[in-house]
Amino acid sequence: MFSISIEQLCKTYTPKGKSNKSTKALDNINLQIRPGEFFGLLGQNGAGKTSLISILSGLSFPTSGNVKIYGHDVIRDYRKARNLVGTVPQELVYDPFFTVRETLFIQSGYFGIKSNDLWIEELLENLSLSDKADHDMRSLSGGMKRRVLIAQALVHRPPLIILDEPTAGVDIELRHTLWKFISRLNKEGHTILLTTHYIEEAEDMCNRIAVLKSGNLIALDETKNIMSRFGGKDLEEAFVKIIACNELSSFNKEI
Ligand SMILES: Nc1ncnc2c1ncn2[C@@H]1O[C@H](COP(=O)(O)OP(=O)(O)OP(=O)(O)O)[C@@H](O)[C@H]1O
Repeated sequence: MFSISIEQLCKTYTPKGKSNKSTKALDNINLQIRPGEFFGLLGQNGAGKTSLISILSGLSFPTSGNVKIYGHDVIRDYRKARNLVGTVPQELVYDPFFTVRETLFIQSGYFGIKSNDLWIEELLENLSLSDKADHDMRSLSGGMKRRVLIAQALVHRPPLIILDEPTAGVDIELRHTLWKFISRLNKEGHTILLTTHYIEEAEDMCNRIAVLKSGNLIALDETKNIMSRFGGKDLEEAFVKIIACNELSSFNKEI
C-alpha cells in the first residue's frame, strides 16, 4: 500500500465574480509515494505545491481525481485519512493566549489522545522548546513559533509528515534541529513529504523528487537520477534546467 496515491488529480479555483478567470492549479497529477520515502515536491511560486498539500491534508477538496492516504480516500474516508497525516503549514497560525504546552495538549485532544505527556515532553526536548514550554505563544519569536507548529503536527505520531517550506526564514540552528529530528522520524519509518525553495535541502534529504510547473508534474525520479539526467553540479542546476525546458510533453512521456 502507498502512503500517498494520487490519480488524475485536478484542482481549479473558480472565483465568485463572473469577470475573473478560473485558475487551474493542478492538472491531471498522477503520483504514488511509498511508505518510508523522504520525498521532495519542488516548483516555483504558484506551481501548485500548496494546493496539492492542502488536498492531502484535508483542507481543500479536489476538483476531480482520487487521492488516498494509506488506502483511505481523503473525501470518503476523511477521518481516517486525516489521522494519518501531520502537516506543518507555511503560515504561522497559532492562538496567542495559550502556552506552548497547552497548545500541544489541546492539539492532542483534537485527535482524541488523552494522555500524551511523555510524547509532548519528547517533542519539546527534540525541538529545543523545553525552556519555553510554559510561555505564552505570543511571547515567542517567529522561529520558536515555527518549532511549535512542527511539534503540533507531530502530536498524534502521524505516519505521514508533510512539511510545507518548514525552514522559510528560520535560522541555521533550527534547520539543524529540525533536520536531525525529521531524519530520525524518517529512519523510524515515517514518510516525509517536503516542499522547499531551498533546493540544497531537498538534495540532502530527499530520496525522490517531483517538480511541478504551472500545475503539471514535469519531472519525477530519484534525486540522483534527476541530477545525472539533467546534468549540472547539483540539484539546483538540474532544477533550473527542468524549469527552463518548455517541452512538458517530452518530460511527461518519461514519467
Ligand atoms: N484559494 C485560492 N483561490 C484562488 N487561486 C488560488 C488559491 N490558492 C492558490 N491559488 C492559485 O493556484 C495556483 C497555485 O498556487 P499554490 O499556492 O498551490 O502554489 P505554490 O506552488 O504553493 O506556490 P508558493 O511556492 O508561492 O507557495 C496559483 O496560481 C495561485 O494563485
